[in-house]
Amino acid sequence: MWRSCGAGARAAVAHGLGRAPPTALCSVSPQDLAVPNTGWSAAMCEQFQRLLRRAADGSWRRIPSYRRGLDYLPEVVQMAVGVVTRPGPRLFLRSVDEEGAGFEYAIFLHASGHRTQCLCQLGPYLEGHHGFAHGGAIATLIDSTVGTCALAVAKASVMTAKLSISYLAPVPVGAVVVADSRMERHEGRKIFLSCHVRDTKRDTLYAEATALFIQVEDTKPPPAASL
Ligand SMILES: CCCCC/C=C\C/C=C\C/C=C\C/C=C\CCCC(=O)SCCNC(=O)CCNC(=O)[C@H](O)C(C)(C)COP(=O)(O)OP(=O)(O)OC[C@H]1O[C@@H](n2cnc3c(N)ncnc32)[C@H](O)[C@@H]1OP(=O)(O)O
Repeated sequence: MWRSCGAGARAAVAHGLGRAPPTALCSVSPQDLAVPNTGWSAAMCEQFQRLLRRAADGSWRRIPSYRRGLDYLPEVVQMAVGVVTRPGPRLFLRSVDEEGAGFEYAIFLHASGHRTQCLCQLGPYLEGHHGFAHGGAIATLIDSTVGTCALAVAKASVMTAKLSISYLAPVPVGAVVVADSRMERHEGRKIFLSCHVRDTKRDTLYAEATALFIQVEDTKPPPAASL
């Protein structure tokens, strides 16, 4: 079903945008997963290349993406919590190992630090109704896109306090969508954001959302969370 991307995309990432995280974060460099793999469709690869080209002038930046939370956004997270010695939490969106089966995505951060765009391909394990993505998967995509934006705004840990989504059109499984999020207001610890999920041609608005994130102290795992 999926066509793999050419070597060009990998090379573009390897030479510049796919920055390795600071070595202080872990003993073995985690693998950056926000790059093309064999599960990416031709449409996903094409849009990724387009966003990389747009990022070339510095107005946007691709955010490296790993399987564990604290390996993420190394600059931003390290600013917030200092050098990290323990492994971060597993990230829900990266929990499916099979390439192309779950969420395939790359998030781009605008130079303002107040806007994120997530290019995402929703794989067959995310099916709800026959042939369409589960609403919870769309919510996860939105939460992560606005959450990353809130994290960049706060430069500290944040938690979703409120997420309101209007589902306007079903998203076909395998579709490539763009979730576009921006900060609307920042009041003390409260960060208000909006998000729109569209197809890559911007013909269809699949969902729109508003969210409230609250800046918190670095979250500690509860005692039972040792699995
Ligand atoms: C997002 C990044 C997470 C960080 C991870 C780090 C590294 C990983 C990096 C990157 C990963 C990439 C992307 C992120 C991916 C996914 C994001 C997932 C995020 C989540 O999946 S997260 C889980 C779901 N989330 C919860 O599990 C929250 C449960 N909840 C609580 O833990 C508390 O409830 C909390 C902390 C929210 C607030 O508690 P609190 O004690 O700190 O603050 P307090 O209650 O005093 O409220 C202060 C002011 O906010 C107002 N306020 C509060 N809640 C409100 C509401 N619901 N509606 C309207 N206003 C509200 C109050 O009215 C007051 O307003 P005012 O100051 O004006 O009076």
